[in-house]
Amino acid sequence: MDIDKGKSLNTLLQNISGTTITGPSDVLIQNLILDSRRVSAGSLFVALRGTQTDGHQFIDTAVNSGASAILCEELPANINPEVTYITVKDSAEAMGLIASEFYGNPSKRLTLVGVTGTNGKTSVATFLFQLFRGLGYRCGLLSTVQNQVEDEVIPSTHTTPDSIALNQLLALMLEKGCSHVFMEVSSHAVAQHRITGLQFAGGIFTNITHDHLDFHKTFDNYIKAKKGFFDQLPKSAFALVNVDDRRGSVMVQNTKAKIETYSLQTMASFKGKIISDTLTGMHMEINMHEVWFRVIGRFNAYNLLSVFGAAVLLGEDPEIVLTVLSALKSPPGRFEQFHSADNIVGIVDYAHTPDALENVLQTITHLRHGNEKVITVVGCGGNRDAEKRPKMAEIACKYSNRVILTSDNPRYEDPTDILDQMRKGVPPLDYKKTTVIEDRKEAIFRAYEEASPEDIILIAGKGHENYQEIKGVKHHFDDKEVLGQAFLEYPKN
Ligand SMILES: CC(=O)N[C@H]1[C@@H](OP(=O)(O)OP(=O)(O)OC[C@H]2O[C@@H](n3ccc(=O)[nH]c3=O)[C@H](O)[C@@H]2O)O[C@H](CO)[C@@H](O)[C@@H]1O[C@H](C)C(=O)N[C@@H](C)C(=O)N[C@H](CCC(=O)O)C(=O)O
Ligand SMILES: Nc1ncnc2c1ncn2[C@@H]1O[C@H](COP(=O)(O)OP(=O)(O)OP(=O)(O)O)[C@@H](O)[C@H]1O
Ligand SMILES: N[C@H](CCC[C@H](N)C(=O)O)C(=O)O
Ligand SMILES: [Mg+2]
Repeated sequence: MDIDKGKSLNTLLQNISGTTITGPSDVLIQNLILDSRRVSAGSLFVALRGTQTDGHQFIDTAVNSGASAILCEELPANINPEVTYITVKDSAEAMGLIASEFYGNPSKRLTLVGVTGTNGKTSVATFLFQLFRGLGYRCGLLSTVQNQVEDEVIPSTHTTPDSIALNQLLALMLEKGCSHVFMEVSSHAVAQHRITGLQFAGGIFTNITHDHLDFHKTFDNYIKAKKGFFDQLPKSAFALVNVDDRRGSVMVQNTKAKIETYSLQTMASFKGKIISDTLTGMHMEINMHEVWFRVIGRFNAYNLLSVFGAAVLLGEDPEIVLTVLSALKSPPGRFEQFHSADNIVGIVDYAHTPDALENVLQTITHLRHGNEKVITVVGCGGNRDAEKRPKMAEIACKYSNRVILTSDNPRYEDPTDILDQMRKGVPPLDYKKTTVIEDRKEAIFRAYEEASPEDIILIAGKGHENYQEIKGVKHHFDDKEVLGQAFLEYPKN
């Protein structure tokens, strides 16, 4: 791959049908750019129709900044004869194909596995990454928490990067000798063609429940977006689905890939059973093998089962896979446990959907063995699906002795509006046990003040995040750090 000298436009367009070219076609492209503010001499600027604005409005700005070519759906009013305009039906789709080509089609030379589903993507992708490194492979990871090339951490801005950043990262992973890459595939990424042009060795479906209706509008569209990932898998790939989720079979209805299943409830290619689950570990039976895991919770039993299945489908030895898996720890902010000196348990978890919150609280309920109280601190993000707000408050009340509703990332919304919407979900009988404390730090401190030895505090929604996003500014905030401060500043003897 020799991107430094650029790539010819004709090469980049070779797999794209239905293009109309206006202007010279023997152009050398130096870089692919989505944002007119980042265009430089030799750029191919891609005009995308976004949710806030239309990239077509910035074509002239891109040309003035030196763009050699423009990929668009509609020609602008002013045509510069020195610039090449490529018109296509869908810029995002074409961009996916062009980005793969520009970076030398890295996905074709890697074993690339994608994970989709409402919850569990980061967990499954991270477990796969840790497992395959444990098996001796050089690996890459693309996830919400961080991107990683072996030990090198590259901060991530999205769950799934845009197709240009994505192919650039894959090319880097290949250059650094990686053979396997595990990535999350968000529904936004499928709908916006961020993964178009990638060649996957396998796809995993975890589950689908309520989320992101702000973007997809209907649950049907959300299902279709996730299904789109499996529709585009090649025949050589596997499609591994959780058949305990009732949408599991829909996902693979039209896939060309080899369908494989996993389940805790019914017959499946990979069948698991939980024998015991405690705060210190989980004992399972998987395809007739007994195994102890350090990670706990029924939702993680699903995650581990899918990871086991994917590894076996990639040709790994089942017993060796289970040995490595049994030593793995949860990814950051996923059911992470902390113990205070006075024996209070704090759990920091990224549950930010009704389903995730319910799973985590059910796991906690199941792990309780006496009269300990469960105190839940939870909020909902701004500028995201509002329908989940009352539902999450209701679920928190259902499984907790005490609920403190607080702020998450308000973004551009007023946190008190978000909290009012959450409060609507609190059943009247639970008013007494529910308090609203907008300041998240104060809320966490209050939870600790009220806790007695053995009690469990769940802090949900932000997991690994080390910021709180307020009006476009990310202020440092870390649930784990604040919990640690509370543990130290108010020791109970
Ligand atoms: C809703 C959504 O997916 N938004 C993404 C989208 O932005 P957008 O549609 O709002 O873009 P826009 O602001 O309308 O601009 C349209 C186009 O004009 C261009 N532009 C704009 C201004 C200008 O001066 N010049 C210019 O060229 C922009 O670069 C863009 O290409 O395209 C941008 C560029 O790729 C993304 O950064 C942006 O992600 C935003 C930041 C975001 O928050 N996305 C979230 C919702 C997201 O994608 N989440 C999923 C995870 C969900 C999950 O948990 O499952 C993810 O994969 O991360
Ligand atoms: N398989 C699962 N089923 C249901 N809930 C899960 C599962 N795995 C994890 N969870 C819960 O969902 C939360 C988020 O998990 P994870 O980060 O793995 O999901 P994700 O799909 O990557 O989320 P995002 O959409 O934000 O990227 C966890 O903190 C846990 O509460
Ligand atoms: N990937 C999810 C993360 C939500 C995390 C939560 N803390 C919030 O800010 O809503 C999203 O962007 O919708
Ligand atoms: Mg994730």
